[in-house]
Amino acid sequence: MSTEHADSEASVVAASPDQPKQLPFPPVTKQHILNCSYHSWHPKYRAITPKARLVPLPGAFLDYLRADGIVLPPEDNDNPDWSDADSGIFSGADNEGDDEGPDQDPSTHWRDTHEAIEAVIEELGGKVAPKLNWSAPKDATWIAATNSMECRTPNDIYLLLKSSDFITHDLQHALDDTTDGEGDAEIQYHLVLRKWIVLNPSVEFRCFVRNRKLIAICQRDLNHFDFLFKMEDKLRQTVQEFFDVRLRDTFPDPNFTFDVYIPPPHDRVWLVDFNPWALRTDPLLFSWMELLTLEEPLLPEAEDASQEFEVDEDDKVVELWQPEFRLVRRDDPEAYGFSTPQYSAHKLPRDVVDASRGGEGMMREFADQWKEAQRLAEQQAKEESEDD
Ligand SMILES: Nc1ncnc2c1ncn2[C@@H]1O[C@H](COP(=O)(O)OP(=O)(O)OP(=O)(O)O)[C@@H](O)[C@H]1O
Ligand SMILES: [Mg+2]
Repeated sequence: MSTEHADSEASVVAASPDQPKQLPFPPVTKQHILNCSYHSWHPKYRAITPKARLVPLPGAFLDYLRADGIVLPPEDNDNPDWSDADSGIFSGADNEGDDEGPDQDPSTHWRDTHEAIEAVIEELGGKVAPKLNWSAPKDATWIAATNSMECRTPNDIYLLLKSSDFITHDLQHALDDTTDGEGDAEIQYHLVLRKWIVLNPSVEFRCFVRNRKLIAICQRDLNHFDFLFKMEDKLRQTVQEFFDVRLRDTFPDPNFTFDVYIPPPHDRVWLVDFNPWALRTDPLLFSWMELLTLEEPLLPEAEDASQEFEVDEDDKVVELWQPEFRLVRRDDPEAYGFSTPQYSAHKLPRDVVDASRGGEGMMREFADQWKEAQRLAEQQAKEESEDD
């Protein structure tokens, strides 16, 4: 399957005489992708990460996630919300040929996992934000009753995971476009359950590291927040210190990106995620060409470093260079080309876009099924209330 995407990491950019045709990414290895998987980095950084638990996923559960159609296990308790309590909301796309009808409970094949997930939700206070090794199902929140990633039951989680193209990417294409050959690297899949917190998106930032130097920082949320401009220097310094102390010498690769959350009073940094130094990572307010070619600080020993370093009273070399910190300016959304919808072809890795395009028919069919199921549920509720 991956051959059709084979060239996408070495993305072709608009050819112009003074621009290279390919983005000059260093080789993206399987190990680099694996180093950015939550289960690889979390043990090392758990003290600086919001509370999370990992559930290792067996093959049978992965088969369930990969299968067409959305069949949910029956819910035995009184479901608090919208969801049809006895539901397999949808039967699988084709159940012919096997004996699993729509009423079958898919979780019989992965009962331990289901129960582990239930236990973790409870341990984390009843609400969690799920993700797989690399991706959260941000693109599927439309299907959730909360219109967010907040999950209170295992079924909330399964519905989000099964509806998300980003999750499909983790499952089918995680190692695509790596430079060290096809296949083989074993991925240990994990469901990451993060204790749900009400995050303020204005203070989520993405940070870019090249050659173990923090070269750029930007907002993750693409709205304008006036107050950020007054705090620019403080935030930059806070992130720089966090990077220097916590990440610079401990992350296995010299090039990577990391996401942070810096809630008021803006002096403590929480690590949210790592992402690969690769085209698949959204550069947000930057372009990859900029990030790959932005000037970086010289080492103090370098001959012409005098512009970037000075010696303070204690004879310590002080760095004058600072990472570029980019914020969304007022009235200037076009400046960065994100007036296009989020997760559009401009913002997504190409293979994800391709996959979702290929699946357009399926998505429409799915949406139709969803509408029909809702209509039936409404009708049923109406009939029941009329019976009352
Ligand atoms: N514990 C949490 N509770 C509530 N929301 C959260 C929590 N952790 C993260 N989020 C929200 O979910 C968003 C996505 O999380 P995360 O960065 O892990 O996803 P991702 O798929 O890796 O994203 P990207 O593709 O941009 O790297 C975050 O920007 C944040 O707003
Ligand atoms: Mg990420």
